[in-house]
Amino acid sequence: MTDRPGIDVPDHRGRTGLDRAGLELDRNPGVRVTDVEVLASAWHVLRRTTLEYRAPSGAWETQQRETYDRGNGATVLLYDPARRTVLLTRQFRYPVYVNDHPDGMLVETAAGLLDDDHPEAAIRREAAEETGVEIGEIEHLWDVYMSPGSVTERLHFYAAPYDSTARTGDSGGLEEEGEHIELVELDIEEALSMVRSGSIQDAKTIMLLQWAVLDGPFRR
Ligand SMILES: Nc1nc2c(ncn2[C@@H]2O[C@H](COP(=O)(O)OP(=O)(O)O[C@H]3O[C@H](CO)[C@@H](O)[C@H](O)[C@@H]3O)[C@@H](O)[C@H]2O)c(=O)[nH]1
Ligand SMILES: [Mg+2]
Repeated sequence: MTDRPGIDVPDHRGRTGLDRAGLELDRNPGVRVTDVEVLASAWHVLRRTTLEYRAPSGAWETQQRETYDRGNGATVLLYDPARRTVLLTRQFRYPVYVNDHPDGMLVETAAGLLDDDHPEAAIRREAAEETGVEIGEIEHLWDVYMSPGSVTERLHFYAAPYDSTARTGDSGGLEEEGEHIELVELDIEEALSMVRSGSIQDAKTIMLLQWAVLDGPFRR
């Protein structure tokens, strides 16, 4: 048998056993995972899983589901309560460009993948890398699934005040990873009007801006 990277031998990220994820699941007595195939393992992992699902009638049916596993992520709304501003990022996102966005330049809250860190540690790191802000006090909001039909990712949401006078520059990101991030500081009302007009089209960002006026620092 040939050595298959990510399955029998480490892939470029040191991963093995990618074809076993899910076989151990026993929390739901109405679900039995019977087979896992790795369809692609490159930057992230695409799997096809075969499972038996007990339908409401009691009959067991076979289903196949593809999942895209990119690990989990975290995001933070940075807000300045005194100036009533939020600090967002703007960067090129190819997946949205290929799906009808005019230029792929998306306005988003700072966010990143956990890379094995605790979510709060990860978002402190990402906020510093992407915006130059060193977060002090931080509030945890929720941990939610953003695309539950196909993407496994759970996104951890936070909010934190920032001091707009202490910012270090107008751009961020890791150049070596091809990340080029512009900073966009907006009045909260302007940010909300950009949601209404469709200039902000990122789900996590919309959720956090609406939280800020419903339940957060700019509660009305
Ligand atoms: N070579 C290569 N690099 C990639 C690939 N995909 C992503 N990258 C690089 O890896 C970086 C990952 O940056 P992070 O800041 O850790 O993640 P993110 O892309 O900002 O993701 C965050 O936002 C997403 C969109 O809202 C979230 O889905 C995700 O959970 C996370 O919060 C990207 O900016 C990009 O440079 C790929 O397929 N190939
Ligand atoms: Mg990011």
